[in-house]
Amino acid sequence: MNLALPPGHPLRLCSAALEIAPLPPERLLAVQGEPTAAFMAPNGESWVGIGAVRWLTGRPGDGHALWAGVADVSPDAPPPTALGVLPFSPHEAPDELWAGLLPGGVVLPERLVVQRGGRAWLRLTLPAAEADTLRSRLASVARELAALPPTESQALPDFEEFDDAETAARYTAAVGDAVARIRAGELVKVVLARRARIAFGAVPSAAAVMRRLSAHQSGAVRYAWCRGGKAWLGATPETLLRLDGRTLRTEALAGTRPESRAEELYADAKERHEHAVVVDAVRAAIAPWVQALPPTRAPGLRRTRGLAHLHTPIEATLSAAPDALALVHALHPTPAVCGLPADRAATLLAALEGEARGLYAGPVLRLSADGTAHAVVGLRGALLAGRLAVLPAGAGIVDGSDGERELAETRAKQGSVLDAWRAFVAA
Ligand SMILES: C=C(O[C@@H]1C=C(C(=O)O)C=C[C@H]1O)C(=O)O
Repeated sequence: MNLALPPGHPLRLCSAALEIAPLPPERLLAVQGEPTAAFMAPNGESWVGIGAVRWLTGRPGDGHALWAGVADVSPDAPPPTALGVLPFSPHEAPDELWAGLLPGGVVLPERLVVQRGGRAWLRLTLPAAEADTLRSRLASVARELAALPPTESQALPDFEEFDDAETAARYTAAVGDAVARIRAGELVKVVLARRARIAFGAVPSAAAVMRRLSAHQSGAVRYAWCRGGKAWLGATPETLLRLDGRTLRTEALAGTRPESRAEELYADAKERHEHAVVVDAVRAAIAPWVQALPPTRAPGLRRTRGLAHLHTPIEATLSAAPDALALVHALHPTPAVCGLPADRAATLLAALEGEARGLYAGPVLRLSADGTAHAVVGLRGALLAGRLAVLPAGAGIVDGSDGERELAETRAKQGSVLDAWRAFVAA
C-alpha cells in the first residue's frame, strides 16, 4: 500500500473503500456509533457515517483540519465525506431532552456507506498506523453490514400526542407578545417554535421511523444524528447552501400554506413580507463572498407532501476558494428560522419559547473531500428518546400575524412528520 504520509503519526489517517451491495440507508441507523449520522438527498445519493476518527466543533476553518493528513488509497470511489449537525445557537444551555445529542459537530466517520446511482461503497478511515489492517477490516465490516436485519421494515408502534392544549395556549400568547414588540418597532420578524410531544406504545427503532419519513417525504433531504440511545432525525425542505466548485446555491424558503392552498401564497401580503425579509438577509449574507449578486426575482413555490412554501433560489459564483463552514456560519441563522434583526430575534425567541432549541433549526452538514458540500436546515424533525418523541416546529411572526393561524402552521409542519408515521401504522 503506497501511503503518501508516513504511518505512525497520530494525525495521519488512511482511508480505503470497497464496493458493496446497495442496502436501504436507514438500516444502518441500527448500528451503534458515537455518533451515527445520515444525510440522504432526494436524488437517491446517501451518506451514513458510523463512529468518528475526527470530531471537530464545526467552526470556520475546521474544514482544513478535517482532511489534513488523510491518505485516500481508493481515489476511484466516492471521496471521504464528513457529516455533522450544529446547534441552533452555540450560546444556549442544553436541557435534559437534548443532553447526549449535543453539542453536535462535524465528524469524519470511521465507517461510511455512500450510495449513488444504484451503487454502494463502504469506506473505512483509520489511523495510518493501522493501514496494514485496512483491507481485512473493510471485508469484515462489509460482512457485518450485509448481515444486518431489516429493522427499517419493522412496524411502528402506535403513538399519541399529549399535553397539546397547554403548550398551544402558551404559544398563541407568545405570538401576541411578539406582534406587540414588532408593532413597537423593536424588531421586524421573529420565528417562534413549539414542541409537540408524542408517546409511542413501545420504543420505536430509529431505522423504522426514518424509513417512514423517507417513503413519505422522498423529495426532502432526510437526516439523522444518533448518539447515546437518542436520535434527532427528520426530512427537511430547506437548503442552507450547496457548493460545487465555486458555484454557491442557497435559497430563501418562508411563507407557508397547506399544499392544497399553495396558490394563495402569491397574493398574501403578510407571507410575501415574511419571505422578502429572508431573501434580503440571504443576499446580504453572501454578498461579501461572491463575485456578483444575481438579479432579484419573484418567488416561486416549493411543494413538499402536505405543505407549500414561497421559494426563491439564489445562485452565485464565489470570488475565492470556498470555505463551506465559514459560509454556513455567515448564513445561519436566516430569518426563516430566527428573525430580523437576528440578535434581537434570537433573544426574544429564547425568552418566549422557554425551551432549548438544541439541534432544531440548526445546520445539518455533508462536506466531501472533493470540495462539494451540502448544508440543510434541521427542520421537520423528531427527537427520539425511548418511547418519547419531541417534534419542534416554528412559524414566522411579523406585523399582522394571528396566534391561532401560526399555531395551525406549526401543527401542519409537525403533521408532515406525523402523517409519514401514520401512513405506515395504518397500512
Ligand atoms: C421554522 C420552520 O420552517 C421555516 C419557516 C417557514 C415559515 O415561517 O413560513 C417556512 C419554512 C421554513 O423556513 C419549521 O419547519 O419549523
